[in-house]
Amino acid sequence: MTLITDIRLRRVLDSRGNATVEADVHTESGGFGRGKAPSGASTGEYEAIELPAQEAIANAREDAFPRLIGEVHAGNQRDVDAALHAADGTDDFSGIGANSAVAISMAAAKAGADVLGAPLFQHLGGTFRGNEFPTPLGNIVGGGEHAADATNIQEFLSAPVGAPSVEEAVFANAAVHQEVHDMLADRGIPAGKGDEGAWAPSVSDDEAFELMDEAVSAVEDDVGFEIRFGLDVAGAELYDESEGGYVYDDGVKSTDEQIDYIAEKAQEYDLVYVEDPLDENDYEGHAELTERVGDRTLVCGDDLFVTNVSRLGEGIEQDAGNSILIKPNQIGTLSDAVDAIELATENGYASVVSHRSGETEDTTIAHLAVATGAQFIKTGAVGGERTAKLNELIRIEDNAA
Ligand SMILES: C=C(OP(=O)(O)O)C(=O)O
Ligand SMILES: [Mg+2]
Repeated sequence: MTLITDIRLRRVLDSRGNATVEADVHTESGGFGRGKAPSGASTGEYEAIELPAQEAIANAREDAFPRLIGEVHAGNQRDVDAALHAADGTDDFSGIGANSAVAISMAAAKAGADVLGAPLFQHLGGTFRGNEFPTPLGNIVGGGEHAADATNIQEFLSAPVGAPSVEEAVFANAAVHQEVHDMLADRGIPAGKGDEGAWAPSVSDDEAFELMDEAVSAVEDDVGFEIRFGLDVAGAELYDESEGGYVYDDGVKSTDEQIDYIAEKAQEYDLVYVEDPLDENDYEGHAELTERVGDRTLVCGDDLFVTNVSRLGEGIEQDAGNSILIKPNQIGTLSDAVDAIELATENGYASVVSHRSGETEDTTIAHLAVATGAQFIKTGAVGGERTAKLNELIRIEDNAA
């Protein structure tokens, strides 16, 4: 029933106006699924390779179609993803492009769900999923690679950890976003938005910490449940070996100073979450910081682990971090992403399913987070390509009620 009978690949726009890959998968019994690849700006050195969209499409047509069309059932995700690996023939998807691979992988999953008549999260995670929901991390203020002339730290993230429902959590993050807008307006600080819809004012990192602290407290008072906040430092983007460490507007911090700085901020603001606090090659530094703050703070590896089981395995061995960011396009297929989540779960690491800075209206990650029982999802606070996922989470929750 779910035998793949046709695949179409096309170039479509992402949220930055760049070309990305869209895949349509059709099955024998009329099932249909569509997936779109997202794209990073602060990409990790060890990520799967995204090819220019047209090249990824041409290569996948030539190499992947013969292994998929008439050969593989969309309902069997492992077979689909194994065929993509076999067609690619490399260990980083540089053959057909991780963008073609992830678009086809997600489209096939949706086609499989369509034939079953089941929601995607249930097809991926089983019938007992759908009652637990991830806490959304909302990007409120930021800079780094996502906005020029703004903070050095890439993302300041609101985390409504006490919210009684996804719906209330999503609205709390939007309220924090609005609160920061009003605070900036009161102070006469102009602010555009970065790639993920976060405010990108020209303020220091210290000012951004204060803004977040105040905004989160104000909204917490309004909604009556606990909201904490966290960071994506994107440490690899700040790290410059030739400069001797982490390059901030106000100077360079050595690795020891960076660990102290993040540990002090984690304590001062009771941060719930710190992603990529150090360079992507520094397992040892991540381990030291985790030892210092890990009882109250999730130390999450994004560029550090790149959704890759061998890099996560190395981290687990060294006690580096206590959570992993999950970006399907970083590794190329849903099966690989689920493998990383399973390894994390077995070892007590939390999973944070994540968007990319370049996004589309695709909602697969909302379903993946519910399907795998991920503790958090990071998919922005506002903006159409972000609200596509947030609103999908609200729908999944509503349908489960
Ligand atoms: C979402 C992120 O940004 P990008 O997609 O640019 O890697 C991130 O670093 O977590
Ligand atoms: Mg990151």
